Amino acid sequence: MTTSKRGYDLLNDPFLNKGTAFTREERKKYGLIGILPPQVETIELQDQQAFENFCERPNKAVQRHYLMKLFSRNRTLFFHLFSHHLEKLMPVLYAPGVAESVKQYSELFTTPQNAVYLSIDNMDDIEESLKNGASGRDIQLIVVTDGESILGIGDWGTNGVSISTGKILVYTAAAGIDPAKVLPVVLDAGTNRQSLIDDPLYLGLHHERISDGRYDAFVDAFLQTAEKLFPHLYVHFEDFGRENAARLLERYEDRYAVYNDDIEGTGAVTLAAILGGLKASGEKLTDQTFLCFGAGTSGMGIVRQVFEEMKLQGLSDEEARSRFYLVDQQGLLFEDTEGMTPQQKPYARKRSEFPAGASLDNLEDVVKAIHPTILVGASTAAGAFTREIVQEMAAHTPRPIIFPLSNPADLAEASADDLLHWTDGKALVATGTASRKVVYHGTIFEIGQANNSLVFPGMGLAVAACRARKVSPGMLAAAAHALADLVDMEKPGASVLPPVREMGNFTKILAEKVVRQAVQEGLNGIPVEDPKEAIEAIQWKAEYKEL
Ligand SMILES: NC(=O)c1ccc[n+]([C@@H]2O[C@H](COP(=O)([O-])OP(=O)(O)OC[C@H]3O[C@@H](n4cnc5c(N)ncnc54)[C@H](O)[C@@H]3O)[C@@H](O)[C@H]2O)c1
Ligand SMILES: O=C(O)C[C@H](O)C(=O)O
Ligand SMILES: [Mn+2]
Repeated sequence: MTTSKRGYDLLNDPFLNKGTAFTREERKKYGLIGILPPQVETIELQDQQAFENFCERPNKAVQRHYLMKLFSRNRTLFFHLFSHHLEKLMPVLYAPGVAESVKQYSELFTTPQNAVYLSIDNMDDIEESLKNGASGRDIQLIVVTDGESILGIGDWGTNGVSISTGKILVYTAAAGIDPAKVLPVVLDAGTNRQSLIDDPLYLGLHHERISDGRYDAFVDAFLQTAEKLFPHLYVHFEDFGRENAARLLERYEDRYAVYNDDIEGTGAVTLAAILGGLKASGEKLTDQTFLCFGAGTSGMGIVRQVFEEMKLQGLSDEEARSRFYLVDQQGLLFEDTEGMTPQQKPYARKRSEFPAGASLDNLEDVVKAIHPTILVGASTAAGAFTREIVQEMAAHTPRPIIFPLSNPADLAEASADDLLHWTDGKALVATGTASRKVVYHGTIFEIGQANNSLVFPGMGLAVAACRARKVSPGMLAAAAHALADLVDMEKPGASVLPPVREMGNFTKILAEKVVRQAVQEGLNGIPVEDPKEAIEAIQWKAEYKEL
């Protein structure tokens, strides 16, 4: 590899910069003599120095700032560091640290970190903006948000771009997606957070969210332009609002290679965690009674995935549907409940199933009435899984599966610690945000992180390796089974999911199974002889290339 860049131009190019690792020969050849300290370092030594610096920073916000400065300066070293310290850096660069970054984005803004900002007020700029962002690179992955429903913290407009940049970093660190082939994007259609509109420092559009036909035209113009410019594109949608997420996925899923992480990634990782839990209890999926608390974008993504799996395991449509109960703001959803989403309606219950007059407008009454064996929370209602509710559930099932998935941690429906203490260590628990181990009566409980980050990097790797034309239900099921197959529930206190620290390994295993499934369904855009080789062939490594 050679470059025409020299001196500071080379040091300022994060894709080419090696800092103190430029060799003596390279320094001579590229005008770097005298503008770097004399010692030539290895990337391992640079990594050690950077990691020590990172550890010395006092809190997540400052740590993130330090890491993102490194990202802007030297991408190879940044990803070397991130991929070697995934478990420590994920909470800083990804959730929950990303939530703070979103809230303070405009106040702390220093550099755009290679993101592309599209505005509903200037739709004519879309093509030019994407070209400028790509600056000649062959973009194969876009993570896009419109900032309306960031984790559980709501509408943050353009500030939401940090979720796009955060997720895209994980693709490279956990799956080896080439950082030169990715582009984080934010679609600014306004914001309904008045405090942002009123804040002179807010960097997005200072008006309310536009939700008429212009919104759809905006998303459409973005996707069509991106698809035209980048022929091998895979588009990951993140944190769109409840009115749009599923609707947009349905609109585009047969036309383009698109993926909605909140719906599909969360569905797959939660199914995996349930399958892991059932390994411990020895029960069958088809015997379970599933209560979804917070039946929005991700809640319904989970329901869809588990429903499909029950059918694969032999239940009819009707039998499978009868296993699900949805509780949202209105309480248990009945056929005559007002304000249901199109995704909720098929799972609404009949009033005649319950004694006359039963209101069932709160979670506790519903748990008493239906005796769920699986309780999943994606509601943003902090603390909603109370001791009474959890103990009522545990009174009717030996190993209750309870997943409080709302992020960040302060919005979780319960803590892992409380769930295990309230159920005498019986609950099979996974949480959306990373949890500490729980020690109860001498057993150490490892808590799985049911976060879509266990799925999206491997799914992206699989799509890239076989140029998949779409993400099919079969590919999502393959991803879920790949994760579930990796857990060993023999040991008391074992986690229902593989640990984040092993992501680099299991992502490849997951990708391999997904590629096999894609090939079986004829969805591969290029011939694949050996899935493992196809995956290894496209993985980028955080190593310096000789210049
Ligand atoms: N662990 C993961 O991988 C993961 C993935 C996606 C979303 N999430 C989390 O799930 C939560 C929801 O995200 P979403 O994208 O589905 O949002 P959403 O707005 O689409 O859905 C939330 C649903 O909860 C309902 N709700 C709100 N308050 C409630 C209450 N008090 N009682 C009952 N229902 C209530 C809403 O009406 C809505 O239907 C967020 O905290 C998010 O961080 C976690
Ligand atoms: O971002 C995460 O941590 C998971 C998920 O996509 C969410 O919206 O909470
Ligand atoms: Mn999300």
